Amino acid sequence: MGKEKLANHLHQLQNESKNLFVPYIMAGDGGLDKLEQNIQFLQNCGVAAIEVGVPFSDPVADGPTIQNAGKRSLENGTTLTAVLQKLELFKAKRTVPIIVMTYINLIYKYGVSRFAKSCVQAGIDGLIIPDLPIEEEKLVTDVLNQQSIALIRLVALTSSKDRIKMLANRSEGFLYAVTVTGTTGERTAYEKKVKTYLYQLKQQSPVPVLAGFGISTSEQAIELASYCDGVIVGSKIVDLFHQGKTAEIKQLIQTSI
Ligand SMILES: O=P(O)(O)OC[C@@H](O)[C@@H](O)c1c[nH]c2ccccc12
Repeated sequence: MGKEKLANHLHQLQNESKNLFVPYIMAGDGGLDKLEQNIQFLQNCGVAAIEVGVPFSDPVADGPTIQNAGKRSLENGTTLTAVLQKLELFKAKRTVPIIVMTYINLIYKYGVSRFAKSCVQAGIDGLIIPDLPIEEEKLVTDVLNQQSIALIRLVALTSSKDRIKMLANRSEGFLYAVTVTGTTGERTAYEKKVKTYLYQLKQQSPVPVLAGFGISTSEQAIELASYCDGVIVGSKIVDLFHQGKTAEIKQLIQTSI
């Protein structure tokens, strides 16, 4: 199977002619015991994969909603070790791929090869490391290449043509197309160039292209997914879970796919 597992899973879902929907949740927000329950709930809503965030003290890419969720989670005592152990405990019950989002500092402190092994044990399919630039990624790729974990690359609206080409060709699992300039969080409008940007990425990428950042309604999700393969929704989902509004989460997902 190897690293192709995640991309293959997503391609297969697309054969059933669906927009791919990937929610982001913050591990440990509301207590780490909620993680299994929330993942199971999202699975039942028909998501393509789930992005699980590990809280970090200096989350440079995160906007206020996710920063606050991270703070709550850290106050609950959540650590990378605890998240990995928890994910391992219920891996047999999962039906959708898990992607872990964590900053490089935490991986480095944990130990890169130890981390890769723990990810395999925990049944993690992919990783997003937002502060690891392509120039530095050898730090983890030498080790990850020996494991069946996909390293998802992010492209930005401001990335040069050459950089986009390189990232699209290297990305594993899917290509994360950041659709705003700035941090995570809900937005009401998109820059005009987003459409052509997504369309061009789609032409270049051998793996599915998912748009993320600023998406909070099914209208936005459907519109953006029409230029690529699907969307990632973070802040809105984090907010709704925090407020206990799970019926709204279900509705958002089911009207977006
Ligand atoms: O919250 P938003 O605007 O819906 O964006 C998704 C995002 O939250 C999630 O993918 C994410 C959370 N933290 C990140 C850091 C970098 C890249 C991506 C992320």
